Amino acid sequence: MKPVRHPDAPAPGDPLGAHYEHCFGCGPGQPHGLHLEARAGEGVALTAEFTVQPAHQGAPGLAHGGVLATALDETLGSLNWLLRTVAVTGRLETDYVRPVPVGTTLHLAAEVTAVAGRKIYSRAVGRLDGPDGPVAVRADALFVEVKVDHFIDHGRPEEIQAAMSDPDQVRRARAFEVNP
Ligand SMILES: CCCCCCCC(=O)SCCNC(=O)CCNC(=O)[C@H](O)C(C)(C)COP(=O)(O)OP(=O)(O)OC[C@H]1O[C@@H](n2cnc3c(N)ncnc32)[C@H](O)[C@@H]1OP(=O)(O)O
Repeated sequence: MKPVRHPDAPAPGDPLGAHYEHCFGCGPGQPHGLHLEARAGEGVALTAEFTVQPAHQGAPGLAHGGVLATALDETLGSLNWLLRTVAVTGRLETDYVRPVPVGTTLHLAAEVTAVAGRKIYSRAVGRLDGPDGPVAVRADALFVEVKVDHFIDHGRPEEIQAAMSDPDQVRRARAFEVNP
């Protein structure tokens, strides 16, 4: 089925912001995290940027492949915000096309391609030097819709308790609404 953008999804161009302070992908409270910043696009699509820091190296001066997969995962996961569906990554298939040097800003673009029951199919691409630059990484993913209980049942109680007792109502909801 064709994906449907939720009527309450952020407007095209709006920043999505971090969904959880301590998220390794987007949280401002993670000193070595990716600090990825995503913006809503048209339809069920978005763009994101991530600048590779020295803490993200694999080989000298180059981004670690797992970190690049994280950037793709985070970008793809952010799409669920446009569907307003709570979902987790079930499958992530990554193509590494070009090495990504430290200091580079990776320009990511992602879209949901189909929804079938609880399954959300999506793809993403990451480019160097700008939104139209050469392709460095690509991914296809399957996210699976879950209930909020997924996090409450499986997450470590300390963090679950802390997130649930956050006095900021919006932050409290966001920690569970989009993803872990
Ligand atoms: C802004 C937010 C950004 C966040 C970005 C980061 C996102 C993440 O990293 S999430 C964390 C990583 N992911 C996880 O921890 C998930 C761990 N896995 C699980 O909890 C479960 O396996 C889960 C929820 C994915 C599926 O389990 P369950 O709910 O029992 O569903 P299940 O019945 O097995 O599968 C549902 C459907 O998905 C399919 N499916 C599930 N996993 C896969 C897979 N790996 N490959 C292909 N299909 C799959 C099943 O075949 C089934 O299809 P159908 O409905 O056609 O029979």
